[in-house]
Amino acid sequence: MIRVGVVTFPGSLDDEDAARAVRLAGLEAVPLWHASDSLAGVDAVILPGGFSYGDYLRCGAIARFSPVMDSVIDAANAGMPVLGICNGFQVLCESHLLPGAMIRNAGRTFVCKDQSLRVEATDTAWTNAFAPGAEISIVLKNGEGNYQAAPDTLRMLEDTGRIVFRYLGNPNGSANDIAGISNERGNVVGLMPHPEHNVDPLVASSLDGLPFFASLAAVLARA
Ligand SMILES: NC(=O)CC[C@H](N)C(=O)O
Repeated sequence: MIRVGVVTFPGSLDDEDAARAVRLAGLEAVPLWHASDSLAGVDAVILPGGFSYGDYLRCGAIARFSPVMDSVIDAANAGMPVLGICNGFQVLCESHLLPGAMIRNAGRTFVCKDQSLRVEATDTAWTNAFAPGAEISIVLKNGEGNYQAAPDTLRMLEDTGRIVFRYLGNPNGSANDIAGISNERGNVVGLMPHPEHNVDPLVASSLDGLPFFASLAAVLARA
């Protein structure tokens, strides 16, 4: 059985939802505690949403120094699929696994809504089950979701096809409408919206989160 580690930091909120989405895709969810220095032999890792360390300093800035992150960084650099959702995306940027940084939303309010996105890249471990250019709607809920990077970094992301999701109707001021990006190899993806909240018809207005986890299952089944 394919095993997907879901990290819990102090202040994580959506680790249980991420684990549930993993199970719905027919994969095994393995809890990984932030203070552990082992990845327990998992095949992929999810850094979930939430408020790690109370969002002190900057969102994700302290979680990046949790012992488990040393192992996550090594595994990601060796090609393991890693998905950072919202606070997890912030941790990936703070870890320098992904470039750029998140600042406070334009308007300086916490935004919580269903958000339309366009899937711009389907050659990643987490988006291969989408049709190129697919328009999807998933939950967005954060205070620091305004993605910014230096002009040459933005140009590099554009030129190399590493912008994975773009907002349709920019909710927070993100540069180039960026909602999610990948690393060069496409195994590491971070996005601000929450696919793990869009997997169950009982509570979600769309099931557009399911292909993220189906994409991972497909990639690992081929490996
Ligand atoms: N939902 C989340 O993961 C929120 C991330 C972070 N705490 C923020 O408000 O930006």
